Amino acid sequence: MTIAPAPRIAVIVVAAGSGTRLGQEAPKAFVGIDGHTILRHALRGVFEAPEAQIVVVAPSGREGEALTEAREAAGDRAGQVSVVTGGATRQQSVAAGLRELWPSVEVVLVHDAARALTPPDVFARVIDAVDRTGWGVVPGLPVVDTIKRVDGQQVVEAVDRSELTAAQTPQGFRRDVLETAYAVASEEFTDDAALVAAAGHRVAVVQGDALAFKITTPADLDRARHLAVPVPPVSHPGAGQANGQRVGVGTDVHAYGGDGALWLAGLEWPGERGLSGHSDGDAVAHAIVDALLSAAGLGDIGTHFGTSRPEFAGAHADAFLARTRQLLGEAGWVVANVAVQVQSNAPKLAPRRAEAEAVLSAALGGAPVSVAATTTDGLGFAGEGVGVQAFAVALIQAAR
Ligand SMILES: Nc1ccn([C@@H]2O[C@H](COP(=O)(O)OP(=O)(O)OP(=O)(O)O)[C@@H](O)[C@H]2O)c(=O)n1
Ligand SMILES: C[C@](O)(CO)[C@H](O)COP(=O)(O)O
Repeated sequence: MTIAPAPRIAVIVVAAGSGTRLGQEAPKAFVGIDGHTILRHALRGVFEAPEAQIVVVAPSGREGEALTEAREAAGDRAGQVSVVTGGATRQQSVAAGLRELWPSVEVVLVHDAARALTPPDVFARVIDAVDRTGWGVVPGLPVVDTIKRVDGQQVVEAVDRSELTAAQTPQGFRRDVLETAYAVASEEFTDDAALVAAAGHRVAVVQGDALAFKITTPADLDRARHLAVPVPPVSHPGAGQANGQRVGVGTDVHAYGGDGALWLAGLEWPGERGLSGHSDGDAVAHAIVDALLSAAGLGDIGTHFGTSRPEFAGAHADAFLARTRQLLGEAGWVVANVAVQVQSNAPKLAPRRAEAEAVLSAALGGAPVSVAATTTDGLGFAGEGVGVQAFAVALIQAAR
């Protein structure tokens, strides 16, 4: 059995930021581009680059998800991957990654997961320049805007942009240079090149790439969604998604006995017995929520709408479905269609089927929803009129 040589190179992928400027609920690394996260796209480029130890620095509490993403990207190189917990600042996160390096590592690249579309040749250029010069190395792009120095709202002078470069990542360093620079750092820097230069080391610039832009704002995410190349399906059978689609399943049961009229399939049914529950008890809506979350791998209704969420107490289908659609959107998915069947003795759904389908579809941004109903011929709790159960299947597809 041949044992792979211990890697000379390491790439620290910093992915522990909160993504404040992106403004989404999930930490930025776990926001979806096309059904795959920003982190997964970043790791695609990292693993297409020259072979290295890969250290992913993840937000506290999200290490497991990061490891799953990293192992999926790594394929048969999963043994070269580790995940550590990041810190309050990017610099602290890099320091956490440095502590994870293997003894064999001589060259260290530090890369923003937020630069998710960085082509592998940028990594190669940075590594080559570190090897040739021994300096720190930054990929950069010419500045195309006129840059002005300001004092508040007042422009004080123009800056000669020919003397500037827009620094990107991965930034590369000899390991001893980076570690000694971090050991003496007494202030926060926005990138590692500045920290290394402050410690007295020289830094070179090599050609960056327009695709290595940092996903910082919602406009950057839109741009990435138009530019991203689909992540190839993982090698092991049954994993990944066929051409960017996934299916999910959901069920829900509610007993009669709730206050007020019945709410079911997004409609109010005056004169019918209400269903009990934290919300309005609409089993049809909740089964759809579970089917959508199941398809996207985002847990289930309890993950996002549990009784600890008072804003959903008494809430109706539209609130649940709109929020679920938003969660899928943040993860890079759009709803293709939903089918749901309810099993109950009442109400007679057929006369209002079209109305129910319209309400549910509207809450899902117009995605088709088909609603069916059946009795259980008197069998079980549904047949005995104790409660209602619903079964839903959802198809989602990667947002483009
Ligand atoms: N404490 C931090 C802060 C940032 N980063 C990482 O550093 C890279 C560049 O940071 P930035 O784009 O600013 O990400 P965020 O800090 O998440 O964004 P924001 O400033 O909008 O919150 C990102 O890949 C981010 O995940 C990190 O690992 N740990
Ligand atoms: C490291 C970096 O991407 C180089 O341009 C940039 O400094 C990160 O800045 P941020 O404010 O942490 O996004």
